[in-house]
Amino acid sequence: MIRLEGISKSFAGKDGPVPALDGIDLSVARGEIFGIIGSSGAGKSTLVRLINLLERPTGGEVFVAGERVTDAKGERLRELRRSIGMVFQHFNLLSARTVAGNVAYPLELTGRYGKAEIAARVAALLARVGLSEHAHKYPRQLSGGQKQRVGIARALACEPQVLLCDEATSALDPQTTGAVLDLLRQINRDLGVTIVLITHEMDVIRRTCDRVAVLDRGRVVEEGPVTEVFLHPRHAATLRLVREAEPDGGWLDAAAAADLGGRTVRLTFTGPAAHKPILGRIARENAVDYGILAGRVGHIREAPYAQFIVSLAGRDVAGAIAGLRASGVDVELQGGDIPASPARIEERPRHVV
Ligand SMILES: Nc1ncnc2c1ncn2[C@@H]1O[C@H](COP(=O)(O)OP(=O)(O)OP(=O)(O)O)[C@@H](O)[C@H]1O
Repeated sequence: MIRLEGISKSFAGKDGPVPALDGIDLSVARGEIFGIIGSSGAGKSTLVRLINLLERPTGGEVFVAGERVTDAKGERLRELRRSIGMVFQHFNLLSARTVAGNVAYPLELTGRYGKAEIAARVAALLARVGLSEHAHKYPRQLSGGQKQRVGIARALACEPQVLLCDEATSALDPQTTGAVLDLLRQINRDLGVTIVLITHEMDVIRRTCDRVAVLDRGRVVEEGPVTEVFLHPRHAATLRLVREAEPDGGWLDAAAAADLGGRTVRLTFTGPAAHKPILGRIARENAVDYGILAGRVGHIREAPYAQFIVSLAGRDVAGAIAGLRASGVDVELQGGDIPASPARIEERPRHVV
């Protein structure tokens, strides 16, 4: 649905060009929820604004729905912008217009619809975002979550194929964030709209996205399915973002792992393995004792996961590791002497710089 090829972008600065993006290659499939995560200044906003050509790339090409749009102008550009809705962190609502008036605005701008049709479309959009009873209120009378629902309804007004969400939940409290993310997922499911969501919060990605790209200093440093990137972060920038989300979530540095005798493993249980009492059985079968050093359990979208750092000692540690792997548990050594199977790593469909 969206393809960025060799994108670079620099801005004019006092002392010459300031690079913001460098060599970005990204593809977003039709119908998926794709997350772009990075810390402040990584280039997320610039990247997302290149998709609807609010910014033009310095180099590279932008494709939307298979068509090259890098230098679209005039009616072609207006049409492209209508096919790509955008949701902003600070809502960007018109304060002098009511809720209904804000949602009607992009429809009025097209000049294509009569009053009755606009009213019918606005009513349907407000019903979709749960704001039918607030149609005649003004933005100042709404909570942050309600304002963002208006922003989403407005972004959907022209029936876009793509929804770009630029830190759409960053100004909201955690509970409201959850409700807005649920709404975005429902819209994705019901309407098949492709969603590109940029955020600095790993939790937003974990709850919402199918795939994620990690942006660091203008480059994509890691990309893949959210489960893979979240549970097995490889790049330092990704690890930092995951740790921010779960400060006590079960990370152990290599030195601490080695101190525990070289039998320290990170076990990741996903899918059916997350609910089975595998660890105790394998320990018994191999006459191995285990100590849980750290751990985290939760969900990635609807899928449960559990991840533990465990020290293993006893008769047949290698046998225990083989048994865990045979039971569908992902085992990674944390500075130990039993080699991890390289095949498992290569099987993972992802890209790390
Ligand atoms: N219009 C501009 N003029 C000059 N420099 C810019 C402009 N827009 C962005 N930049 C620079 O480009 C880099 C990337 O900025 P961008 O806003 O895309 O990052 P970000 O990841 O969205 O950060 P944040 O989360 O803080 O908004 C930064 O160094 C920023 O200062």
